[in-house]
Amino acid sequence: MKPVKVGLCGLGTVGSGTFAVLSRNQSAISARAGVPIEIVHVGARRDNPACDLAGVKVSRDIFDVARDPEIDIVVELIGGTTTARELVSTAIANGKHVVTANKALIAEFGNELFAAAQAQGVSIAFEAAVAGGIPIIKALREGLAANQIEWLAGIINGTGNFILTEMRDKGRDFHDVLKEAQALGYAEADPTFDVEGIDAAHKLVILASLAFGMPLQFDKVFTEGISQIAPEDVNYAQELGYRIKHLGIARQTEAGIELRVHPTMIPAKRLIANVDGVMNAVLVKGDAVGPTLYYGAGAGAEPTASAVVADIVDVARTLSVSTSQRVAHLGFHALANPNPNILSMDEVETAYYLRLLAEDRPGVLAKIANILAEAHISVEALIQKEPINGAAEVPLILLTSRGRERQLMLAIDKIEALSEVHGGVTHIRVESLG
Ligand SMILES: NC(=O)C1=CN([C@@H]2O[C@H](COP(=O)(O)OP(=O)(O)OC[C@H]3O[C@@H](n4cnc5c(N)ncnc54)[C@H](O)[C@@H]3O)[C@@H](O)[C@H]2O)C=CC1
Ligand SMILES: N[C@@H](CC=O)C(=O)O
Ligand code: NA
Repeated sequence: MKPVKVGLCGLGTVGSGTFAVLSRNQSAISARAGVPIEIVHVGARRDNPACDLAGVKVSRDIFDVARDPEIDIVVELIGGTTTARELVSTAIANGKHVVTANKALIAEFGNELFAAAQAQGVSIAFEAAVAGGIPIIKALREGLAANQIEWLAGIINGTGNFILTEMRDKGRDFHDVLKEAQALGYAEADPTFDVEGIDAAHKLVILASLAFGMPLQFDKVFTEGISQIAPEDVNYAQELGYRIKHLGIARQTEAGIELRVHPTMIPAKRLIANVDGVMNAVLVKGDAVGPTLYYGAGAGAEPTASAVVADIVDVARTLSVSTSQRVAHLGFHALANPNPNILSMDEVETAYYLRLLAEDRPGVLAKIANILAEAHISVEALIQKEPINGAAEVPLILLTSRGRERQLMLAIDKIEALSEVHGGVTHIRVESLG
């Protein structure tokens, strides 16, 4: 049987992992695909000693791979959005199917690339782009096809979850743990993408488009990272029976669609609150199936390669199938929601954890509660700590009811303006995920 010929561009963490997995498990993988799968051409700036390229054509110019008439599938694992966009466009123009792990590329340029692929009758597969080895794209696009997806919430950045876990469990320094995540191959080329939530926003946009049948809209995601999380908030969250996780949340509401990435306090008893280290998890609520949870390694060479190779198998199986018979890129052959109303963060409703320093005098708490009540937000739980080092003020920790973000921000301004309140008010959004 004529083998399916793969051209692999990029021999870094994921590229070398893909080469290793395909070589090691070649016969089982080909048996699953129903056709032999061979890497016949590699595009890489330099050789990688971990990959034995004997018998494989090697080009220093990756565009040679995209134009190679022998190749059926181009696998883009170089990262970034400039050269990668050109490479994928060139591959499509040359009639190649594409497999990529590049969430930045899909989130920012997916709409145009999918249209180009559709016009050429080829597919772009991107399972590795979200939550590494977890088959979440397949689950949303195929496994949950019967459902209206109501919401999804995920820990979708392995580096960030690894950092938060090491800091909480071992009291390690943020920058030390980030260095370790880089050494382990988890982090993006620019690790601020991991730490400031950009990578999670890329992934959330992809998940939301698959869930709600809408075009990719990266510029509409509200994004906050993990760099501002204070160790005392991690401890107070624990005291209150919660954990702080960096979540991507997409929710369909009557008012519109929420798309937000930020640190979130969630009840410690939830399974997702106990997802630690580089592991990712995505909780998806469908109207028919109810809540479902997907768990696995979110980053790293072989877990990510697992998803890349699964895509190669999927594409290899459907090489001769027409576009209309393949699973659509975003799961819908005609988008269910072509012009969605994406809510601004001001319009989002959630509960809050607030921490502030206030003078320990009668009436102060009442003033704070009144300001919140004017914003239609009530205090559900309160902890008053002992003064720190004999200071005149005490830390106050409040858990509030759900309220509109805009109202909460106005209330925080008023609380900060009280003479009895010293410094700023820290706020963390709280979700029950029930
Ligand atoms: N590392 C991980 O755990 C995961 C990474 N990804 C994505 O996979 C992609 C690759 O990531 P990594 O393997 O971690 O990056 P990496 O930096 O380890 O590998 C990228 C490789 O591409 C090569 N490259 C870049 N531009 C090139 C060019 N113009 N010509 C030839 N070679 C070029 C680099 O020299 C490097 O060897 C990125 O899009 C990343 O976001 C996705 C999921 C997990
Ligand atoms: N840098 C990313 C890699 C996988 O997508 C992460 O840490 O999750
Ligand atoms: Na995945």
